[in-house]
Amino acid sequence: MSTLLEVKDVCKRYGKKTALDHLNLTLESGHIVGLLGPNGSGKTTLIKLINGILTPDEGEILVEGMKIGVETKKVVSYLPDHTYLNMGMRVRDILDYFEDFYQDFDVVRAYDMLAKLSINPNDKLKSMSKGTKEKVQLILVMSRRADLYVLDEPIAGVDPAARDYILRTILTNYDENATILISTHLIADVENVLDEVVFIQNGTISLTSSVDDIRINQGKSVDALFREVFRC
Ligand SMILES: Nc1ncnc2c1ncn2[C@@H]1O[C@H](COP(=O)(O)OP(=O)(O)OP(=O)(O)O)[C@@H](O)[C@H]1O
Repeated sequence: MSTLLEVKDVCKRYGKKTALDHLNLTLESGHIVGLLGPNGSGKTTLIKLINGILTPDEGEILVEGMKIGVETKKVVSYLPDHTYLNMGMRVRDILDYFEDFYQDFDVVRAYDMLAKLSINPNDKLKSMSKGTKEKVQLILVMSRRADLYVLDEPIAGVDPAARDYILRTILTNYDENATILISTHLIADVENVLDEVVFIQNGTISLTSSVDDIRINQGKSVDALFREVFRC
C-alpha cells in the first residue's frame, strides 16, 4: 500500500464564494472510497482540481508524488459530471479514439462490457437514452488500466438493475492496486462496494473512516450515518 493522492491545505474560491476551505485528504492505493456530502459541499470542485480542470487558489495536490498535469492524467481515469463526448459519434469510433489516446485503454474489456449491457457499438450517442449514454461513458472510463479512477456521480441516471451490474463491473475489473474515488448521493446503492468513506461539509473533510468501522463500532450503515450527520 502506498500514498496515491495527497490534497494539502487546498482552498478554492469562485469569486467571493469559498468552495474548498483548507481541505486535506490522503488516499492510499488499493481502496474504493466514497466521497459523500450534501449539495454544494465541494465534491465536484475537489474532483475537478484532482483532474486539472480547475487549479487551487492555495495549497497543492499530488498524485503519486507528481503535481497535477500531463503525467498525472496518464494515471488518472476521470468520469466527469457532464459529458464531454461528441454526441454525433458512434460508440465504435469513440473506442478507437480512446485506444489511440490512452496507452492503458483495454479495448477488449470495453467491447465485453458493451455486449453485457446490450449496447450496440454502431449506435451514435445522440440516439441513446440518458442512462445508456452514462453507461457508455462509465465503460470508457473503467476500461483504462489506471491507478486512480475518479467518478463523479457514476450511476445517477441508470436504473437500479444496471446500477448493480455497473458496480459489480467496477469491482471485478479494477486492479486491486488501484483506487477508486466515487462521488455519489446514492449511498445505499454503493456502500457495499466501499472500503472507506470521506464526508465533506462546507468545503472541508469532516470525517474519514473505514466502512467496517462505521458498521462495527457505530453499529449503523453509512447511509444512516450520513442522514444523521447531514440532517436538514
Ligand atoms: N462555477 C461556479 N461559480 C460559482 N460558484 C460555484 C461554481 N461551481 C460551484 N460553485 C459553488 O461552490 C460550492 C461547491 O460546489 P460543488 O459543485 O463543488 O458541490 P457538490 O458537492 O459537487 O454539489 P452537488 O452535490 O450539488 O453536485 C457551492 O456553493 C457552489 O454553489
